[in-house]
Amino acid sequence: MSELVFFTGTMDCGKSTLALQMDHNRSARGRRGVVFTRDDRAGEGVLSSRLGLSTAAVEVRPGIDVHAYVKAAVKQDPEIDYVICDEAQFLDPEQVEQLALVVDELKLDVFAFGITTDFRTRLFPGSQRLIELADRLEILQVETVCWCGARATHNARTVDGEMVVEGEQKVVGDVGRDQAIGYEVLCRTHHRERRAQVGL
Ligand SMILES: Nc1ncnc2c1ncn2[C@@H]1O[C@H](COP(=O)(O)OP(=O)(O)O)[C@@H](O)[C@H]1O
Ligand SMILES: Cc1cn([C@H]2C[C@H](O)[C@@H](COP(=O)(O)O)O2)c(=O)[nH]c1=O
Repeated sequence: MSELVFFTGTMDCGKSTLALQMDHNRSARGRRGVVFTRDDRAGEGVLSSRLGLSTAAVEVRPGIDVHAYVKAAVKQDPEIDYVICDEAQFLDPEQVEQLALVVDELKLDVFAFGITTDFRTRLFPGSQRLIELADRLEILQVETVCWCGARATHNARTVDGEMVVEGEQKVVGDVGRDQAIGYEVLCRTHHRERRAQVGL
């Protein structure tokens, strides 16, 4: 039975690494898949992990019909039997619905990877639709850790080193403070208290 699975966790918990591993393990056994991403830090058309691995991917630009794309790909190559989509929080809700249609109509497994909430603790529209539609949610096993030692559950944004709670929902970036806009994972308490590490 094919399914839509949403693998989620904070930033930096290993989602892209797992996506690359799942693609590798399947393709090593001769299975074929379509790999999608949207606005990876490493640039367009690439799925990258902080461990240094990366693979070519189809960039899901706004408005692209991912179901139509996969249907055409399967027509060309009927051996395709899975779809991977990284940075799925950035998908349009309609594109998530199209991924569900890939499962239901084309009978392929779809593995989506992404964060659920933004720096304000609000759901990304794409993640909301995934939570609504996925057959299964998988929280990644590798825990990220707040500066206090507790499990990190939330993503914070820093601007010039200071934690902020207002701004555009989407700003592509990395964890760390050596950039104008950076991110840090925190436990809920320290996110609520707006105590990123720099504020100690
Ligand atoms: N130098 C390192 N040594 C060991 N593990 C590392 C190192 N750098 C990064 N990692 C691992 O990579 C993870 C981030 O992987 P990545 O797939 O890029 O995360 P995500 O896609 O969830 O943001 C970190 O949580 C950590 O486990
Ligand atoms: C919290 C938050 C994150 N983002 C961006 C920053 C990164 O480009 C991605 C997350 O990538 P990762 O592989 O999970 O580290 O999302 C954003 O645009 N807005 C936010 O609030």
